[in-house]
Amino acid sequence: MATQAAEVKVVGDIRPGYEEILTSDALKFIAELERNFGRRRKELLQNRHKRQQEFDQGKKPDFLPETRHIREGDWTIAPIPEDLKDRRVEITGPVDRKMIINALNSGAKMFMACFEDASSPTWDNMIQGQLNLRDAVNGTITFEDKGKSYQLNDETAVLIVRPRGLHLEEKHVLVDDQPISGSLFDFGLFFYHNAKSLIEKGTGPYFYLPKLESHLEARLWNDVFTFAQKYVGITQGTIKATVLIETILAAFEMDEILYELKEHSAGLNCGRWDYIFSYLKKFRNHPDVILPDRSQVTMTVPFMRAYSLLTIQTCHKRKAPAIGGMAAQIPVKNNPEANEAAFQKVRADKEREAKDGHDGTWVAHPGLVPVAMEVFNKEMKTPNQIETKTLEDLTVTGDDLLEVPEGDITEEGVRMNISVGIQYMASWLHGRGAAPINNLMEDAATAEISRAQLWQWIRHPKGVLADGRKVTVELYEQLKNEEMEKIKQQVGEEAFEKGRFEEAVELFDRLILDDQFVEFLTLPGYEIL
Ligand SMILES: CC(=O)SCCNC(=O)CCNC(=O)[C@H](O)C(C)(C)COP(=O)(O)OP(=O)(O)OC[C@H]1O[C@@H](n2cnc3c(N)ncnc32)[C@H](O)[C@@H]1OP(=O)(O)O
Ligand SMILES: O=CC(=O)O
Ligand SMILES: [Mg+2]
Repeated sequence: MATQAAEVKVVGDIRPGYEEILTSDALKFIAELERNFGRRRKELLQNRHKRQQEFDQGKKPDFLPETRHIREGDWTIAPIPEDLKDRRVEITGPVDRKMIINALNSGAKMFMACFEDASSPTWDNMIQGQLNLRDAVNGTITFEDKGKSYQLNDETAVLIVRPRGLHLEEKHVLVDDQPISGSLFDFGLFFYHNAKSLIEKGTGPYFYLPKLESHLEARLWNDVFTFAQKYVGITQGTIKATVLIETILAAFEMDEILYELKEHSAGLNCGRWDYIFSYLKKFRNHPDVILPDRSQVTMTVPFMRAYSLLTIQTCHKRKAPAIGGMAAQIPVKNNPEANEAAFQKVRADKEREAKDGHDGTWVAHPGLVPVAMEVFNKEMKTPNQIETKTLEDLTVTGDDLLEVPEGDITEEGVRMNISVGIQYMASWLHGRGAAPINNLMEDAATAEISRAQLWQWIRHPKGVLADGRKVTVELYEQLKNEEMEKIKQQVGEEAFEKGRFEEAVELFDRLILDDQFVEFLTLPGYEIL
């Protein structure tokens, strides 16, 4: 059904309740956002493209000479609100109704509700997500499932919302006949419906900003915030945003990103999975850059360690929180030994983060909140470590950020990337953007690594297995057929047929076999979602 509002056309189905989100006033606001900022978003995407062309010709990123004065200047971000001072454990998850309640009740300090990596952006997921969040903010959210009733506890986590990245569009809403930006759509609707209620409740409109590649993109977001606050009549600086440093290019512009957002900043976060993906993507045509098996690219390899320490140092110099990232392990059901091993991995990851100086961390599952909480309570006796872990003696150079890690590519690693990547794509096409696969949390960012590695290993002269075999299209095809057969056996013929696996394979093949590297798997995915 097509709905015509004053300045914007909704071409997605309007199910009962959707009209409460897609009100004419809210649509007018998001149309204003698109009209004011849509063109700049597209220009910034063009900039990404131009920079990629330079990297394809062998260039490497460096700290920007034109912003040296910002890096060397003496400034800090605006004071952070009381309820963002202690962020020791943040749970993340999709905007699913039950999970929102579970996450808010989980005992974590913060809940990042995700329209990005953890969500498959079907129209229904996006609008239901907005309805769910509105009900969560109002404290009225409830849910019934299998005889179990869900409602909010008296004490809940502070809500932070992650809108979609700048590259994504929402094709079900057209402004001047063009799809609206997914970022502006998610941000705009959440902000419009909830900013004032959040402020009345003593918190605020808080956001995570994903996949930024430059401080100019942070400037765009800052201008969006300034515009939005003026539009609804709330004090400038009420919005607070934490930027994910999850692209290799953003790592070279951390000071500048904080500076651009300084009235609205709530610090930075190490989005490790997209960061690895970005490293692969940006240098995909560099013959000296290659990554070993995904499982070997941990937070302790030099380039990842350099990046997380630099994030802490940069943030603390600017009095900003530096939040850690996501260990992929989740609880293992019916296997206490494997479960303990998973918990131990998460514990070690959180210990390293807390000891290094992060002010908080992410967990993917309520079962891991106590693990991370225990570690941070032990290692961090103050609400954050901004004043205590300044890492003044640390020096991280551009070369440190770019250092190619050592390690092996194995047949097991190739198989894992194929199997997990295709299973994830099938899940995503089914509308589930985060999935437990082989006892690990998989989402859009982890799947991006899997497909980017396969693309790279096939084309890179050093894409050679530890046993000497070159990774080729033929090897990919052979292992893919074997892995698909295994999945068919596991899930059964019928579930396989219904599971959109064939479309997932088709999509995955396109990502691997096309010489033109696809920028984000969600772009061709969205065409068939
Ligand atoms: C790279 C990045 O961007 S990381 C951030 C983005 N990714 C994410 O946020 C992923 C977050 N995690 C998840 O989505 C989930 O944990 C999954 C999909 C990996 C596994 O979910 P499930 O299969 O439901 O796990 P499981 O069966 O163990 O869940 C047990 C209970 O915990 C709940 N649960 C699990 N994970 C979460 C979560 N992250 N938030 C809230 N509740 C959760 C389930 O809803 C379930 O509740 P119930 O007992 O009331 O039915
Ligand atoms: O968004 C987080 C990441 O690791 O990617
Ligand atoms: Mg990410």
